[in-house]
Amino acid sequence: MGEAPAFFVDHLENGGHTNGFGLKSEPRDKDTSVQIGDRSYLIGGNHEGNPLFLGVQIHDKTTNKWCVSIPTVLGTGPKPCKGYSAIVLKQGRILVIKKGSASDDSIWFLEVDSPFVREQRKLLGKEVVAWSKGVRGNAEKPIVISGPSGVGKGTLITMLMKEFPSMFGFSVSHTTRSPRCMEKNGVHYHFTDKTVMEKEINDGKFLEFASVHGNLYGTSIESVEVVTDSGKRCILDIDVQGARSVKASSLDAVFIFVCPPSMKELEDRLRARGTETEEQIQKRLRNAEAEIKAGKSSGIFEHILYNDNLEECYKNLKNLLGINDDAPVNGVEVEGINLPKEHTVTKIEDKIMIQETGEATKNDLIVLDLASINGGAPGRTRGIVLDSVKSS
Ligand SMILES: Nc1nc2c(ncn2[C@@H]2O[C@H](COP(=O)(O)OP(=O)(O)O)[C@@H](O)[C@H]2O)c(=O)[nH]1
Ligand SMILES: Nc1ncnc2c1ncn2[C@@H]1O[C@H](COP(=O)(O)OP(=O)(O)O)[C@@H](O)[C@H]1O
Repeated sequence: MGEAPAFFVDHLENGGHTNGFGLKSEPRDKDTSVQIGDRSYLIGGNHEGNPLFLGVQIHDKTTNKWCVSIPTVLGTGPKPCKGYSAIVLKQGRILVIKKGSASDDSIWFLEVDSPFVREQRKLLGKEVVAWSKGVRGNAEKPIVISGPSGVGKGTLITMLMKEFPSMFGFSVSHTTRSPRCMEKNGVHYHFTDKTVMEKEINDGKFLEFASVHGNLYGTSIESVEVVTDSGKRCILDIDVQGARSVKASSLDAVFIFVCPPSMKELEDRLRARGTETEEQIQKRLRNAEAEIKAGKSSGIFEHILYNDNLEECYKNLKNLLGINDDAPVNGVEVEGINLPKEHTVTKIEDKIMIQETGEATKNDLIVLDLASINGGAPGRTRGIVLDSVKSS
């Protein structure tokens, strides 16, 4: 796919425009706007009056009007700062650099027409943009684990998180089912009300959701972001319908399906767990057959694990995740680079050159390499390489 032309617009054309949502003044110096096709995206101010969220507004050149409503903003965006640079990338993405910020908070991506945004726009029936934060280093793909109730998904995930606490983090789902006696709100699930959850789904806060065994379950975008922001690899324990939705989204994940050795063993495990009523056990067993069939044949899962002997299965899980005794288990250490407040930005193929300007310039060139980035909203844009090149 061809790359959109990259250029900056310091002030929008057609000054003196009005809009229906209270942009009271002209774009200020610290705001920036970027044009893609017939649309300009003004990045600046704050979102719906909230001083903690950077605002985005859309101006349509063909009608010379601002889009009537503020776009629904998905993902957690950057906090407003002293100024921004922006540049158009491939696939309806805008790279936004916060001026004068530390590297762990300076590189952001605003998706305005990416596959994820298009899908959400269709789903929600409204204008959508989505933020994702640029994360440096070779962060690895999230892991989606599915399988019938009682097969041992939770047990395997607990083992992994216990052995590698700094490497893996669990995406805490929302559910409308009641908590079991040992389950803690916010740790095992966010236990929630059906009407509240349905409203949040409607507001675009969920990466995926599904009705499972008669209850609503879903992964909020925030639950994935919380884990990735902590520098950990995110694990999602979700059903096959949810895995299908994630597969169709822009979240680039590893998909694992866990099978029981037999239906009889599955039933024994469910009973032995002692967390469900007889009626619930029957429902879960009925659903298990269809789930196993879908898990094996849907083409969603690139790995099928049989959980017969637990230790054996755990070892196989670690192997397919590339964890063996010799591999380092911690994330990549990345030292900080501050992005200069006054700078120019140039794009050459996959490289973004950030050159400090102004009197106090040290003439260091910062190079942002986009060649190995992956992921994107929802979640994080990962694998960014940032280097400081001393000028001779
Ligand atoms: N789609 C989707 N499924 C989920 C989510 N969270 C949990 N599930 C699935 O819902 C099913 C029931 O989960 P749960 O009530 O905890 O029962 P358990 O699997 O027997 O421990 C399991 O298949 C989970 O993988 C979610 O956020 N989204
Ligand atoms: N390989 C295994 N052999 C025997 N019991 C197991 C095995 N794996 C898990 N279990 C037990 O089966 C029950 C269900 O496991 P759990 O992790 O809760 O399943 P899930 O999260 O898939 O619903 C638990 O009591 C767990 O201790």
